[in-house]
Amino acid sequence: MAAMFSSSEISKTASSLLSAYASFAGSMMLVRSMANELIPHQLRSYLYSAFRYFFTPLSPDLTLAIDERCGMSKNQVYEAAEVYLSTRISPKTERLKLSKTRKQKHFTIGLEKGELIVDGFEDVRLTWRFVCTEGQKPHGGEKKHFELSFNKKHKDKVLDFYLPYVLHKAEEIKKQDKVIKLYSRQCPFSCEDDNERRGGSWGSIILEHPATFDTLAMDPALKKMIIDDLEMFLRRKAYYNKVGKAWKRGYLLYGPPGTGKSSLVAAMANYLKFDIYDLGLTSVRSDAELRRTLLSTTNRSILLIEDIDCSSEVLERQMRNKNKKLPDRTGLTLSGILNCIDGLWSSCGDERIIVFTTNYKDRIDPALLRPGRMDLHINMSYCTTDGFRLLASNYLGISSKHNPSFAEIDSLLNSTEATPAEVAEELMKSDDPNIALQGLVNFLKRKRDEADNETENKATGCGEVGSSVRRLNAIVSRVKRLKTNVDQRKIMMRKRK
Ligand SMILES: Nc1ncnc2c1ncn2[C@@H]1O[C@H](COP(=O)(O)OP(=O)(O)OP(=O)(O)O)[C@@H](O)[C@H]1O
Ligand SMILES: [Mg+2]
Repeated sequence: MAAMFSSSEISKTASSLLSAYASFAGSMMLVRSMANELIPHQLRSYLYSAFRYFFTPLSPDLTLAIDERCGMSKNQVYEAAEVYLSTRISPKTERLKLSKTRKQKHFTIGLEKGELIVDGFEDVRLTWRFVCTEGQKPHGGEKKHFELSFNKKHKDKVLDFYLPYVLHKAEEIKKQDKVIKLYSRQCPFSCEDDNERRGGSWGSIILEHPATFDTLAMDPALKKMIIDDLEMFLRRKAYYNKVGKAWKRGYLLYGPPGTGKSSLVAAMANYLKFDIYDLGLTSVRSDAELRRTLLSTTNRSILLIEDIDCSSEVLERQMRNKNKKLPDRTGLTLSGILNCIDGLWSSCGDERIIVFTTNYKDRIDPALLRPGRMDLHINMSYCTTDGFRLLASNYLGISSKHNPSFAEIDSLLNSTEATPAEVAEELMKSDDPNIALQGLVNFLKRKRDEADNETENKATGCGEVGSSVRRLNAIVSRVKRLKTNVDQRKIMMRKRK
């Protein structure tokens, strides 16, 4: 047949075919671009997926997409998968993420984007894939999810047995190698961007705070009471359920700077193995943001709001400035925030502790002090003689036995207000216990003299009555301190009996 055509005819036919194809392709492009203009984006993607559905052969597999978040909260299955899969690395996996901090016992292994892990459960073969995609505007950021694929006939087994098994295993693994995390919304080491933080998520670092109840210098009876309270709280899941109360506990820690409020929170976290969410209220710009932020905290955690007296002022000022132009100001107020926390707290999450700290209990919004709001008010006081003994043993490894300085320091501590932070600082100044103790004696004497001078200076400016009142006040405050010590001793002695 080919011999019946001359070569010029063949080339003519070929070129006319080519030009016909070119005009077809051109018109297809035109149709496509018209379709792009005329058909809305959502309808177009629906049509594309419908085409894909009809022209792709039916697969025997089912794939479950497990997103990082469920709405505003974290997806428990996603979190469990992350932990569980780190122990299921198969020989086929090509890229992994590896990290370890000083406090961790083992390496943390995570999947890289697109990597696969094959797992087995009884007779079911399961494939996990880690997927990262660009998030949608305006918040952007990465959207992460796992895809879990298996044969459709095993759907019930996977949902009823395999996934609960993954959740359970993840809990076990987390308990074994629990590293306590400190979450913050202004965390300088966080990899999350500002947009994500605004959306309510937290950056975290590993909490390396060494404070424990053993290293805390505070009234021993008070310390024991706090530990007992925490333990009772942990034991009482069924009780909280029975009485219809949310399984939560609130503490207000108050006392001067350097008396160990933040150290106590770290000690609580280390004791309970709970993460800390450090919520700077000044970084929250609206009720909605606060709600998102609180909803993205996890169970078995401490929500910490430091310097609550200052937060309230700053918040109000911030909102006043922001809403200057509005005649009717509806800003964030502390009581509004507390109501929001109360509301959310009674409706979601378990095993949560909330801690407020303040240097000035008397400046706090009365809403916070309302009965029933905080379960315990804990006074972190100046260094007592018991506190000093604990610090001396921790910092210098010495006890009061055969050490004449102890009696002098005891008497100075009973008449001077020194914080545990100040005492600790003095004790750290030398490795030689005698030099360090002498340094502390000198420091306490200086403090006592300064306080006496100040009282006298104030008194000289007033009349005779004023001066006597001030002297009397100084004596009363010293007697009060002595009484606190005697009370503590009585409690201890009663306990010993
Ligand atoms: N009760 C304490 N026992 C042992 N060490 C303490 C105690 N209080 C303070 N310190 C030491 O002083 C440092 C500062 O204490 P911390 O930050 O806990 O005080 P704070 O009460 O939270 O102060 P602020 O009100 O300024 O936040 C601690 O890191 C610790 O070394
Ligand atoms: Mg503090």
